[in-house]
Amino acid sequence: MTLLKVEKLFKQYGSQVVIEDVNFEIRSGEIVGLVGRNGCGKTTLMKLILGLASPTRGNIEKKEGVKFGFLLDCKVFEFLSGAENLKLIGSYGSNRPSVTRVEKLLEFVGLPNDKRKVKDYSFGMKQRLSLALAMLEEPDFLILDEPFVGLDPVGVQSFIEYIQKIRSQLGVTVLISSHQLSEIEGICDYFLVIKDRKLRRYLEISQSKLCIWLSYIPDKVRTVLSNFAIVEKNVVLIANDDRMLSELFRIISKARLTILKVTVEKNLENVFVR
Ligand SMILES: Nc1ncnc2c1ncn2[C@@H]1O[C@H](COP(=O)(O)OP(=O)(O)OP(=O)(O)O)[C@@H](O)[C@H]1O
Repeated sequence: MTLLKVEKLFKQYGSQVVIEDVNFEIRSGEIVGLVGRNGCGKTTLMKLILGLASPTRGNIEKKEGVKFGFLLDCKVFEFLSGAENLKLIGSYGSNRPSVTRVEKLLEFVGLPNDKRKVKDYSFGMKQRLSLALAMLEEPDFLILDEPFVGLDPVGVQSFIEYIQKIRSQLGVTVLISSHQLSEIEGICDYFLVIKDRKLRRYLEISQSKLCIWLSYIPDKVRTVLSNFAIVEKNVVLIANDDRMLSELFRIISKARLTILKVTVEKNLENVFVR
C-alpha cells in the first residue's frame, strides 16, 4: 500500500533551486534511506512531506488518515525530566498522553523514568527522548532527519535497533536521512540519493552489490540502464540477480562499451556519495 507519492516536486528558495523534478513513492512498512551531502536538500524534502514548507510546484500525495511523526532537530526542555517533556509536549497534541503511555514510551526507547533533568542526559539519551517525542502521537510514518549526528558507534547501533523495533513491533514506515550512506545502509530496504538537485538513485539493498566500471556511458545507454540499475558516472551498480545481470551485459555488449573492471562493493560510499 502506497503511503506517500511524490511527483514532479520542485523547490526553490529565492533564486536557489534546491530540488528539481523529484519523483518517488514509499509503501507501508518500508524503511527508506535519504542520502546526500550537506545542503543537498534532505531536510527541505522532509519539511515538504510534512507540510512545514510548501513546494514551488509538484505534488505530494499522502494516503488519507496517515499520521506523521518527525525528528527534525533535537528540541527538548533541558530543565524538565524525560517524562515531563513527554507530558508537556504531548499536551499540545491531539491526545494528552496518559501516565502509562509516557512510561511505555520511555521504556520503548530505553530511558529511565526518573527525575533526572534532560540537561543531565547524555547526547544519546537526548536523541532517544526526541525519538520518543516523535512517537507521541502514535504515527504510522516516521520522518527522522539525521538522527545519528553526534552519536558514537554504540549510540548509532542502539538507535538503529529502536528504529528496527518501531517497524517490526509497531508497523511504522520510516524515512531516515543521513549524509553517510554506510550509517543507514544496514537498516534501509532501499535508499534515495539527492545529488545535483535531483533524486537520482534508488536501489534495493541486497547482500551483494555488483559494480561494473565502464570507460564511458553514452547518455542514451545511461537512460536505459537507469531503469533497473544505478548509474553513477562511469559505474553501473546492480543487485546480484541473474536475470538483471544478463540484461545488463546484453545492453553493454550491444552498445559496444568497454568494461574496465567488475567489483563487489560492500561500502557503497565509494560509488555514490562522492
Ligand atoms: N528556509 C530557507 N530559506 C532559504 N534557504 C534555505 C531554507 N532552508 C534551506 N535552505 C537552503 O536550501 C539548501 C538545502 O538545505 P537543507 O537543509 O534542505 O539541506 P540538507 O541536505 O538537509 O543539509 P544538511 O545535511 O547540512 O542538514 C541549502 O542551501 C540551504 O541553505
